[in-house]
Amino acid sequence: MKNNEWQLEQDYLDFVYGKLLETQKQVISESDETNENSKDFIKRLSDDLRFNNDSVADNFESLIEVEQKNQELAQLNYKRGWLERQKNNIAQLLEVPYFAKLDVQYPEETEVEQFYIGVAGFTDEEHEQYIYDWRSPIANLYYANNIGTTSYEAPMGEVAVDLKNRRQMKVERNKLIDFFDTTTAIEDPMLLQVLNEESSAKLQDITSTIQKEQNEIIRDTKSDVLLVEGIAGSGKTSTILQRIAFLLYRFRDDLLPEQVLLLSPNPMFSKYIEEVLPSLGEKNPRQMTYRDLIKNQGRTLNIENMEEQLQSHKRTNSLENMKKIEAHVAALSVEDLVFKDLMRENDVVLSKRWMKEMLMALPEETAMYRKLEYLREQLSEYVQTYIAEESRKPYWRDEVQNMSNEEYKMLFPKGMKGNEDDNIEKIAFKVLTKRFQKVRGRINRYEWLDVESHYERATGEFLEAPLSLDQATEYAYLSHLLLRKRDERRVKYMIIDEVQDYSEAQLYYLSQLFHQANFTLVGDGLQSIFRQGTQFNRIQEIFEATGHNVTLRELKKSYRSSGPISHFMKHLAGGEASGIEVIDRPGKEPVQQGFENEAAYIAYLDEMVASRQANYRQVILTKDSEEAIKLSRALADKNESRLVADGESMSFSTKTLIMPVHLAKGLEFDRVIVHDVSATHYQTQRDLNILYTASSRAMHELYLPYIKEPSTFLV
Ligand SMILES: Nc1ncnc2c1ncn2[C@@H]1O[C@H](COP(=O)(O)OP(=O)(O)OP(=O)(O)O)[C@@H](O)[C@H]1O
Repeated sequence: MKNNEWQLEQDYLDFVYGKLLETQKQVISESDETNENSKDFIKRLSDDLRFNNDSVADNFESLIEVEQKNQELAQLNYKRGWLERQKNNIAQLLEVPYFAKLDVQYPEETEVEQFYIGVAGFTDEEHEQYIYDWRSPIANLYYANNIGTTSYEAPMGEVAVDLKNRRQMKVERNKLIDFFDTTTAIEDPMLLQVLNEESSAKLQDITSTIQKEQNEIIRDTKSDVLLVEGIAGSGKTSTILQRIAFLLYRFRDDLLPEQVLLLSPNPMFSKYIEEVLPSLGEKNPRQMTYRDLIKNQGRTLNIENMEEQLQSHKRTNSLENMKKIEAHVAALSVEDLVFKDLMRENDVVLSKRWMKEMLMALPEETAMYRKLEYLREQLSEYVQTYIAEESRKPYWRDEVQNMSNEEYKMLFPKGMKGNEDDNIEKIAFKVLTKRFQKVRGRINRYEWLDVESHYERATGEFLEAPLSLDQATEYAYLSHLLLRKRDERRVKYMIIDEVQDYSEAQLYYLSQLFHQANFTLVGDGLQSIFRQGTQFNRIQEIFEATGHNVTLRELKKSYRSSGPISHFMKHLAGGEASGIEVIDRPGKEPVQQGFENEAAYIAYLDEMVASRQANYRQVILTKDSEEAIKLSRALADKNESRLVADGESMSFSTKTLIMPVHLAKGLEFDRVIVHDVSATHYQTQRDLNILYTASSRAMHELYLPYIKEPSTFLV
């Protein structure tokens, strides 16, 4: 039976593969032709578009012509973009044409229809569809994994069907490697195959083996806020990346990658995930760390770094300061505003008093941020007028004549038309504009408003550098309420990984700043290693209080770690009560080994470093950077290991990495060694979270060596 089926599948694969090759040829030739046409078009453009200055009527005609040319160019560009996309899709499909097949019986039809699912869709010239995109409505049947009577949501509504068979397929180019039929909804042989592979330096897409619970998160288009609590390795990061690809496909007409903002835990992480979306034919979204976001918001603030944050006991009382800031801004009148004189070197350009008087003239009910915006415009205008008037004054004749050649050249590198006398005003204008450049910068950055003083008045606290991340957040919030400077309405989807590490103030700030955006928040309470973190029920409350509807989801299986490592993680998480489900993949038991003293322990680590197999990714994880630096110095062979003590210095080296756990967040390795899991070193709840986070980076092997007594978390 399988033989016959095998032949049928292989025949179909040959057929589709042939179609792909044929279409590839056509697309390439069409694309070459379009590129040539574009080049010609642009060449001709400059000749065609010489403005005719003879009469108004001619001018008008020229404008119409420009408009026509613009449209033609836009069409050409659109076509080029489309063909480029086609080319990429086909190239991808030629590697793996599809990975699944669905046999679907529609109610009123006699024949069973077959749908092949791949990383992209494929239709030939005659509009015959051979492969369906994994994000298309029908593909949901594959992921939802309900055999028999079921349904899927199509643009015209719910479609009831009978899913006769769901076939997972392993295909490489035009070769059928294997296939598995699922008649019950539980087995997943493809998944087990994939999970036994070795780790790679970059996260891979999971398109062909997305699990049901993950699929529900990926395809959710109903919730304002999707809050996902998932254990380590349960695919949270993979899921949000697949979700981004899904959203870009589903809303392709009005969602651009730059309207999606992904907040990532550390600078390293961006590199780790950078290949997933391109492998799905999508562009990466905007990506930054929370720290970068805050830095972009206000003036250049000196904020504590990640290491300082880890050690920091500076914390503000939940949302108290944020509320005080809101109350302060709400009650603010023009009299209360604190300004600074606008200075140029030691001269006052415009005084605080002038500023206040300008605002007094405005109707009281005008919103404060509008008043301040108005004032900024007035300041700019004042400076502009001053420069214009000043450059007409007679004293410039002498000044210009006394100018050296060098000064003159700096101002007008290409020289000037006409004689110097006629140009005095122009020269003066340029000199003054240059002199006032910094002042104009200060005006635009609102440096004349004393936000620091307002912060102190609002909260009763002083700003001392480096600011804690929370204080910087409060400051940024105050600036936002006063100035509404940055227009964040562009962001339609806000995706946050490791959400448990954000403080209440930070989450509140994000919920306010991106109020119009849809949020996807994923994290793991057990991996909370910053004191400032927030518990999941509070995260929910914070978003609900700001009027968002929150949908909760859980992911309870680790796809990263082998069975024995997952059992150990479950033990750390509190056993059965944690609800963790272990996929019992065979693997090596975690190794717990004690050493009498430090020297013996270091000798052991040296041995581990020396015995690393080629291509086996290995890491030693410490609690913080200081420990990592110390340990790296203590190891004998400096060539075989590599210290990573801050986010910038990290690169994907093949050596054994030594790094603090906060920088390993989100990453995974074949073999993990947790540094000194002894009783004195691992004792508090936070230590437990660190141990859990570190251990859960391991895919295949986990080592837990300790000096003298083991931590009670081990036994
Ligand atoms: N459905 C799946 N099919 C195949 N592999 C999967 C699947 N889901 C997750 N994985 C794999 O499991 C590993 C962990 O995934 P990921 O990093 O997304 O998890 P995470 O929940 O973000 O982990 P952590 O919280 O520990 O950083 C990755 O190697 C990923 O490819």
